[in-house]
Amino acid sequence: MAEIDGARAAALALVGDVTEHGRLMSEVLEQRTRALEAPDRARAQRLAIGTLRWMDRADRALGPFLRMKPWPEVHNILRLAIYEIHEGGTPPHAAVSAAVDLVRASERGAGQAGLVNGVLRNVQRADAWAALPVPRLPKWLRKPLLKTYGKAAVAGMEDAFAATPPLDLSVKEDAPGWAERLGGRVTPTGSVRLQPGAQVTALPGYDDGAWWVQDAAAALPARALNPQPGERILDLCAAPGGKTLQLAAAGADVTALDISETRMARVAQNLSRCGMAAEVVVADALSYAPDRPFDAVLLDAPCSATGTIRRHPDLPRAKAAQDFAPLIALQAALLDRAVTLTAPGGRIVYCTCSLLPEEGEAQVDAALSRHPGLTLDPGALTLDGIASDWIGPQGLRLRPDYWPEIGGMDGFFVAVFRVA
Ligand SMILES: C[S@@+](CC[C@H](N)C(=O)[O-])C[C@H]1O[C@@H](n2cnc3c(N)ncnc32)[C@H](O)[C@@H]1O
Repeated sequence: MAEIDGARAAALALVGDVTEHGRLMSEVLEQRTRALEAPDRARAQRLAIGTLRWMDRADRALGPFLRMKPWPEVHNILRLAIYEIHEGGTPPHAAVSAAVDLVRASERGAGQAGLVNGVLRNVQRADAWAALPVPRLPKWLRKPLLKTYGKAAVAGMEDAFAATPPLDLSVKEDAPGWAERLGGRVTPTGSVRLQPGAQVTALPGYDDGAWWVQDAAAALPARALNPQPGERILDLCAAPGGKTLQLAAAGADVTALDISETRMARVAQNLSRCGMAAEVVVADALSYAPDRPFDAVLLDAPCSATGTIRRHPDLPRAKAAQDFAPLIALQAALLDRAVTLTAPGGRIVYCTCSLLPEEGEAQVDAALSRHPGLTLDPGALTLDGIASDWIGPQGLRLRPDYWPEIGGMDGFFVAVFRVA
């Protein structure tokens, strides 16, 4: 029997973890790729992400040649091979032969090598890939997005989700200088944007902590907070720390809090690499009780992360709408907590990397009705590079279909409150 390619086998296992067991890749990546050398680890991740990103189109390509649904593992072997052939740059004969090896080695598909070989050859002969639609989101997410944003916006989002996103950096200072040094460009909102594929830790400025990786949209909540030198600011859900770094870089006196000790270790590492300081607290925000309130609180609440599907195409395949009800309740409780932790006259920035209005606009409406002392500060959202029609009655709505000509942005929602 042919020797199985470790990276492909790991990619297949990762795809199965997502499609069969509802696991996010971030939860299983380390375990599935531990035994591989670094280049194979990266290849396994690339193959799994590509397969998940293109899965909907692969299923459309397979449809006419499958009389019944294959075993899940066999199905994923077919999807992986189709991705490799059409989008992954693998020569078709190599992808087909790797798929046959995988199926022969699999527990349940051993008798199905002929089927896999035949179906893949039929898909190639049909030559229909380029004419198939851009991968569609699963119904559980597509439906509410259509209702909220309409057909054209969702089509734009799906275009964005099909592309590998650029690499955005937030720099301590001199964005144009860093853009030139790194061969990138400055986005309209002031982030440095590089082509996808750069090895982050090998780039100039990484070791010196001159910048950190942060999507251009994710950089906007801390800008809307407008941190001032010496202000006491609480970053209430801080890990891995992109926004903490922005607040500290502005000279604020930052307390960074998160419930996760492991994720908080990354905040400490990021602060130390960038030569910045913050008080780091591992605690549940809901029971955190400091001696005095803060001038401002940034609440980047845990959420569905549906705005980040460009980077995490596993998410819509692993999750379903009902998974988010506890998070939506937690967001409201965290917002209530933020109100009690903010001094009179202070401000709260509430944000989520979600496209679902339940985690954005609706949370704002509900918070305003629960807290008569809260008001919105829409003026704080008029930042450089922000189009006025991105700002709605409740806050700033950022969408992956914005900036299509320069590589898009993550989906985010940002609101700025004032506390009476
Ligand atoms: C969206 S992430 C924060 C991202 C971060 N602000 C950044 O820019 O890098 C949400 C964070 O909330 C944390 N979290 C969830 N529940 C929490 C709670 N009850 N108290 C404090 N942190 C919590 C999670 O551990 C997670 O790190």
